[in-house]
Formats: sequence, structure tokens, C-alpha cells
Amino acid sequence: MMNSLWSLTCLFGVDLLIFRHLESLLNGFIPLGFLLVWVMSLFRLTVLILGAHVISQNFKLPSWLQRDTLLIFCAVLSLLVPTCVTFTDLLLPQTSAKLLYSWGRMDLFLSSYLLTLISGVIRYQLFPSSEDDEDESGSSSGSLWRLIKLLRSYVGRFMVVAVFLVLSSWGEMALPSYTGRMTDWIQSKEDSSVFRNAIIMMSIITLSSALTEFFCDCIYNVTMSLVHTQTQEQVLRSVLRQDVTFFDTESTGDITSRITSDITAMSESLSHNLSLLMWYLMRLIFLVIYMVSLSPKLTVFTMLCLLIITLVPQLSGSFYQNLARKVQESLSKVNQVALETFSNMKTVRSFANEEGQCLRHEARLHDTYQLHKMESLAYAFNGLANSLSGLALKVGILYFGGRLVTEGEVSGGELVSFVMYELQFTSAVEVLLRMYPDVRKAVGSSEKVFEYMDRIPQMPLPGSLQPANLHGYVQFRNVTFSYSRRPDQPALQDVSFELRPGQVTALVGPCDAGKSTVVQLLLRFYEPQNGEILLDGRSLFEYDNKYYCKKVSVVSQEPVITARSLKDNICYGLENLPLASVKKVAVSASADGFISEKEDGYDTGAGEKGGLLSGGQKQRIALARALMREPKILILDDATSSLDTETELKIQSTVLNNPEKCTILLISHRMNILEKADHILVMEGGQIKESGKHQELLDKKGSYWKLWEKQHSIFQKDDGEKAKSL
Ligand SMILES: Nc1ncnc2c1ncn2[C@@H]1O[C@H](COP(=O)(O)OP(=O)(O)OP(=O)(O)O)[C@@H](O)[C@H]1O
Repeated sequence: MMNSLWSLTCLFGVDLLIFRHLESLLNGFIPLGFLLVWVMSLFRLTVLILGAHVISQNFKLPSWLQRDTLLIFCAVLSLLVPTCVTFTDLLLPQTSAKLLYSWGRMDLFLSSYLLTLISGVIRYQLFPSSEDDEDESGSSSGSLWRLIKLLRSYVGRFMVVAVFLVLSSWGEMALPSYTGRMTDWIQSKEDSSVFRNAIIMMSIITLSSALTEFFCDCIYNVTMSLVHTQTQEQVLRSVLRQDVTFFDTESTGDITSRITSDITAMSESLSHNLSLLMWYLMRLIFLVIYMVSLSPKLTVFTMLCLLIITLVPQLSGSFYQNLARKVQESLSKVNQVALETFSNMKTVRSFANEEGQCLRHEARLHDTYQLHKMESLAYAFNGLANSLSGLALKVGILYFGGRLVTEGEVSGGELVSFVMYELQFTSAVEVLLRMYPDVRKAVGSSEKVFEYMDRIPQMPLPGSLQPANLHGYVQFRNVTFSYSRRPDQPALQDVSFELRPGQVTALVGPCDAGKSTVVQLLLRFYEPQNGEILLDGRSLFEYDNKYYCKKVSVVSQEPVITARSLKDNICYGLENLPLASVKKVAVSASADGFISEKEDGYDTGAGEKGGLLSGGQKQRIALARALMREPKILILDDATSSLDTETELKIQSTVLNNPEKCTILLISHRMNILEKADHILVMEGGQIKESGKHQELLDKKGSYWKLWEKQHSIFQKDDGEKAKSL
């Protein structure tokens, strides 16, 4: 803190030196006048900005004096004197000479600091989160640049739009120009053909301008729709590229909100505001050219007024943008509750928690409403500030223009043209000022969208290995793994084992032992922090993604079934498979029986998330889906838990007898199914505690024996109770 205070004091000293002595240094080269005042001020501005930049980069400044605030201070300090001098010369020429000689006076120097400090205090009171602003402004300019880069692939179309835009804006200048000429004609009473020609020319030019504007609009709107579609595609692709950790940490509501509402808000706002920006900027350029040609003095006066009133939207815009971002976040939380409710409708109903979900939804909606209220107020305030500043501009211009007419500096016709240009100019400035917070809102929405587009997956990218003859020999070597949400609690600790081709290896253990984590690592959803997992001696990540997903299939306890036909569910991810081969795997998975009983057979719809199927039916469809891929490694993660004993035995005889000789990893809480396994691994607390064959492990009387005994005693107890009740 001391260092930053010291550096700010040094900057103050340098500024004082410049203010006191620069005039005497430069006076020999440039005579005293506007030019000298502006040259000195711009020099002072450059030095101050450089100093402020160096200080903000190297020293920790208090929260109320971050880089943005410092830069505003520098601008106000340096431009205050020359602006006052120029204004005074335009409005009160006799006093401006006095001010010209005031450079270097201590009272002026100190009062400029006082004014700057007061403006700083007002800014801090209105927008206290200057630290956030600092972060935002950095990313805002980046996001704005990214938004513009989105349009890069359509440069050709934008060039055509630009040509039409120039023609249409130029055409629009005809009306004031010819109105002025007609005023002069009325005053001078020239030949009537002059009047007629002016009317004809004005009509032709105005009509051409309207036509070019029409073409411009068509091309522009079609292009912007393309940009919207392209962005939505890109964001979805970036999201789908992400690793599973991303989906663990980001809620579905957030992701959906980014892909739908944020992109729509961003592209609608971009499309609307960019068109306004292009139209009105082009008009402003033409207006300035025409205004300067009519009266340079009046134009300078207009520009200076403009400079002052642009500060207002700059300040209110950042406040509005902050709020807009908070509203987006809050909306995504509301979506999250709705999504959670509808996707778990059966659970909500079974716990009669409809009211609870409604209350949660209402609470979040209430937060959004509060933010919306503030956003609306900020918007209204912003509109008011802009209207008042626009009004001040109009009054000032009319007053000064009136004076020039009485002094005879412009003719009657020129004055009429100028006033008409002035009015157009003012309304163009008003539109641009009103649009400014919206642009910042688009930038605010785009920040989150770009965050997704830029996110680099934390996992290594899959390689290209696709061996024609995969054996399916899996090795876990000293694997240690923790989930990113619980980095201090390893789910697996120094785990080593192997899965041999053609063998069934069972993985057993109590709840939370880490069995499903082994599966998730085998599916390459996560990467272990230590150790390695090899398939046929090569790291899992060296294999091509499609190839690997075809060779390794999993059937989980709660399989995800999609809302399509049963056949399509079995063939998921595979194309054009004959019904005969689908039936064959359905028979192996004991699914053919119940499918054939249905009226539409394999074309029967499964319903949303498989809602038209029972738990056991879903598991059998999932098993058929896995077998359809003819995997080299088949993972059955409690895959038959919802089946009755008879069906389970059927599946055991077909799948576990392993006619295809693939590597099978079997996880089950039902101990009787494990007897068939060639090898059994017993897990506890993320470690392999025992391994061997069924009888060997029972003889050891260790963890496996305890699990076996526990399940048998429960079954015996159940049988006893049933016998008693009979
Ligand atoms: N996505 C996740 N993020 C954080 N922790 C997780 C995640 N998934 C599992 N865990 C934790 O990792 C540990 C091992 O869980 P895992 O699901 O592998 O056990 P399990 O043996 O399969 O249990 P169960 O038999 O009940 O399915 C548990 O403590 C669990 O809470």
C-alpha cells in the first residue's frame, strides 16, 4: 500500500511539473493559443496514462482506485482545461483570452484535482464494485473482439452490406441539402425550374436510398441468422467435447441455459445492435462531413457537447451490464429447478414433494424478480440520463446556431440544412447512446458462451490406435484416483489387478468401495492421478475414440434408455443393422420374449427415458445394446439387479458362459452369481483387499467370507420369517 501511495505521489509531482513549466518550454516553438493548450494537454494526458498504467500493473491499489478509475481521472484532469477554453471561446469569446493565459496557475491546477476527486467519489458511490469492473472490462473488450471475430467468415457479405450502407446513407443526406437550397431559392426568387429540378433530384435520391436500404437489410438479416446457427453449433460441439468432470461440476440447467437463452440473447442483441451501430455510424460520418462543410465552428461545438455526454452511458452501462449478467445466472438457477423437477417427476410424485419443488422454484423466481426490478430501474435511469443529456445538446446547439445566424456567419438556407443535419445527428447520437448498455449486455451474455467455447478438456485427447486383433487384456497398475470434487479423499488407492481375455473377473465389495469408479476409469471418463491403466499393453488414451467405445461396452444398474423404438435403442450408435441380428442379441439378453409380446414388437417406443419399460426390461435392453457391439471387454455393473432369479440364471448361462470369449468384468451385490467367475477381486475403501477363486476366498475366511456370510444370514432370516407366517 505504501509503495502505491508513494508512486501516486510521484505521478502527482510529475503532473505538477508539466502543468507549471511545460508552457514556458513550448512557448518558443508554438505561439500561445488553442493549439498550444491542446498540445500541452495531450502531452499531459499521455504522461498521466502511461504513469497510471505502470502503477496499476506493478502496485496493489485500493479497490476504489483501480485501473479504470485511474484512467478516467487522467482523462478528466488533462482534458478539463482545453475543453473549458474551447467552450468559452465559442460561447464567450471575450473571456477565452484570459483562460488561455491561465495555464500554469496553481489555483486552476488544484481545482482540476478537486473536481476530478468529486467525480471519482460520485462514480464510486454509484458503482462500488470497481474491482469486478476491472475484471469485466478486461474480459469485455476481449468478448467484444470475439463477437466481432464471429462475423469474420462472412466478410464478403458484410462488404456488400457496407457498399449498400454507404449509398443509402449518402442518399439520406439529400433531403436537408435540397431543403436548404429551396430555402435559398425562395429568398432569391430564382427561375422556377431550379425548384422543380431540386424536387426531382431529391425524390430520385431518396427513392434510391430506400431501395439500397432494403437490399442491405435483407442481406444483413440472413447473415446474422447464419451467425446465430453457427454459434449454437459451435457451443454444443465444445460442450460435447468436454470431459466428464465438466458435467460433474456444471449443472444441466446452466449448460442448457448457455446453449439456448444466452446464445439467443447474445445473437439477438448483437444482430439488432450491430445493425443500429452500422447504420447510425455511417449516418454520423456523412452528417459530420456535411455539417463541417456548412459551419466548422458549429460542428466543433456539437462535438465537444457530445464528448461530455458520452460519459453518462459509459458509467450507467457498466452498472447495467453487471445486473444483466446476474439476471442470466439467476435465470439459469430457475431453469435448473424446473429441469430437476421434470426429469425426476416420478420421484417427486412418490414423495408427494410437488409443493416443495414449487416453493424452491418460487424462491429462485423471487430472486430473479428482484434482479429484474433493479435491471428495469437501471434501464429506465439510463434512458433518462441519455434523454436529458440529448436535450442539453439540442438546446446548446440551437442557442449557438442562432447566434451564428445573427452574426451573419451562415446563410438562411445553410442554417436550415444545418439544423436539419443537427437534428438527425442528435437522434443518431441518442440511438447510439441508448444502444450502448444493450451492447454491453450482449457482451455480458457472450462472456459465459465464450467461456464454454474456449474451455479446453482436462483429459488427454484420444489417440488413433485401432488394432485389427484386440485381445482385451486389461491391467490396472498402482492406480490412485480422486474425484475433482473431493480431491482429498481418494476413491481408489494404489489399485493393481488384471482382467484376462476370455475370463470373467468379478469385483465385489460393500457400498462406496470404489467398484463403479473402476468402471468409470475403464470407460476413460476420468484419468487417474497416479499409476496407469493399460489395454493390451498400451495406455487407454492411445486408442481411437470410436474404436474404443465399440470394443468396450458397459451395462449399468440404471441404464439410460432413450425415447425411440426398442430396436433403435439396441442399435444405438450403430447404423443399418438387420432385424435378424438385433433379434439374435435380444435372445441372448433374454429380451426377445417381452419384446415379441408387444403389439409393435421391435418398433415399440421405449418412452421418455425408457419410462414405458420396467427396471428389468430396461436392463435387458441395455444388455442387448452392449452385446450388439460385439465388445472385446464387457462390463456388467450390477446389470441384473432388477431381474428375477429365473431371468438372471438365463442370462448367466448365455452371457457368463462367454461364448464370444471376451473379457468380462462383473460387479454384483448378489453373491450367488459370483461363483461362476474365473477370478474374484474384493474391494474395500478404494483398495483391493483379497483376490482369488470363490472357494479359495471362502476358505480364507476374510472379507469375502464375511460378505458371503452376511448375505446368507439375511436370506436364511427371510426364509425363516416366510415359514413362520405360513
Ligand atoms: N462423481 C463423483 N464425485 C465425487 N465423488 C464420487 C463420485 N462418484 C463416486 N464418488 C465417491 O467415490 C467413492 C467410491 O464410489 P463408487 O461409486 O465407486 O463405489 P461403489 O463401490 O461402486 O458403490 P456402490 O456399490 O454403492 O455403487 C464413494 O465415496 C463415492 O461417494
